[in-house]
Amino acid sequence: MLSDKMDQSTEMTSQTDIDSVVVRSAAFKQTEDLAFNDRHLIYDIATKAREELSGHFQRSFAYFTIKHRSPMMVAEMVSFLHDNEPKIMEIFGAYAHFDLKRISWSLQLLRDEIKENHEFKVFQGKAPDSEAWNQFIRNLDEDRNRWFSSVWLHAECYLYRRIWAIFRRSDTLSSYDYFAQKKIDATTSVVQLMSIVITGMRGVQRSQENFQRMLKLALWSNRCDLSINKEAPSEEFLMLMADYESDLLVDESGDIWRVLTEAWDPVYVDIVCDNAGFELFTDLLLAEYLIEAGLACRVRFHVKAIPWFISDVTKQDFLWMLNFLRRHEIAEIASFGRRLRRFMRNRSIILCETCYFWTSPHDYSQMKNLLPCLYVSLSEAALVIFKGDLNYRKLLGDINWEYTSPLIDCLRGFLPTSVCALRAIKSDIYCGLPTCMVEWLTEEDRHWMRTGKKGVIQVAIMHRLSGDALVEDLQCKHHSKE
Ligand SMILES: O=P(O)(O)OC[C@H]1O[C@](O)(CO)[C@@H](O)[C@@H]1O
Repeated sequence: MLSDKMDQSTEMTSQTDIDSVVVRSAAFKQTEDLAFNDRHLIYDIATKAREELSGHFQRSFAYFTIKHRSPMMVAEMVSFLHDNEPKIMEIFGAYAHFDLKRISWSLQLLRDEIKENHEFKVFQGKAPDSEAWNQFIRNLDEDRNRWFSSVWLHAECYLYRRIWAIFRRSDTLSSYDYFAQKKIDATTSVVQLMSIVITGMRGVQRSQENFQRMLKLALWSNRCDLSINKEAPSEEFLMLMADYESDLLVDESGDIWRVLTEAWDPVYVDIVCDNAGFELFTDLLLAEYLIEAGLACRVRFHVKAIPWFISDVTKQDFLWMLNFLRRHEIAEIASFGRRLRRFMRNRSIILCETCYFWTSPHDYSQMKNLLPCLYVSLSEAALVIFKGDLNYRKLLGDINWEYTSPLIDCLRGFLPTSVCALRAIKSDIYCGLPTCMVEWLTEEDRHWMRTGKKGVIQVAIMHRLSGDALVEDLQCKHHSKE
């Protein structure tokens, strides 16, 4: 009995000891964090109005990402490489073992650089985009060239470019897409859903209602990326779309229908892709619909030049998806794949040449100056559809606009043609929302903007006459430079 009591009291004492150690170490961590924030000018405030998002504002998703999400993503990569080493060596040979060791070590150093808020370094080596990146880094102001003090967009793009540089330097793994397996798994896990969606959407006639439905499918598929929402979409996706209506904060799909039906022939639509997997599948479905319904005679896809934000589509992913669909054992999927191949062959669908602008740190308002040929090429389309959260941030220049500001103002001159955004909201940056909406949503859920649950379909319309003049003007400028 006595010994029982003694055991209990020892247990209680040791539990109290543990609690007090936990409290002390939490307090120590907090003091350390405060000192770090002090040293690196990180302020305990929300992002200021009309300023660029940055880790420098502690009460922002940018800070949370740089402090937690990005280092965690790098750490997850290291364990992925470790777990998959035998498989990687099988494909790339035994020497890959040494490359993997060096790569993991470099990734850990990169993680430390983020955590310690180091300065951005220029890139060594001669990749096609190195010079442009280095020029960009050298031109950054001193208070804008570190992880927490830079514009968030710059820091996040720089992170993925650094990861690519680490692999590129290796002998055996320079062309290895370290995110490919995740993208493939994400695709194969939704095969049943793909087949349901193809059957559900097959042969839908040209009508405004069907077009808007297709657009919404392409929007909600943006909920599925591998950085925020790792879960596969439900097989009831098509049915659930009716419930998603209340999550659609702005729906300008009717205006987009008018842009296309009033456009002059030949009508091109460009899609600036976001994620591979289910999202790419729905983008291809939208392309098929646009062509078959006679709303466009050509759909051009823009993809990333390097592995990007985990699940973004590269050329390799795009081609992989086409083969995967065409060779699939489920008849509906295979015949969709064959239709896509026909469209690729007769150039109704085009995969645009790899362009490093999409993986540069620049926002889209800079395209006209930095890459006028891309701007001019987009202007040939009646509509450019930008998919996803990151594209949205690049459209808005990662600026914390007043959330009621019209999209067209936030584009700051980027209007090669009518610009449409299909975005599931995954970060704290918005425009074109009704008054009071952000306050209401925040009252309900403080972090609603990080979940990808809410979405917008927005468009900034370019009225063609002035647009043609602009394109001519740009073409003249471009030629006179040559
Ligand atoms: O795939 P999307 O829609 O661009 O969204 C993913 C991205 O959204 C963000 O969480 C916020 O913009 C990025 O950090 C993230 O990688």
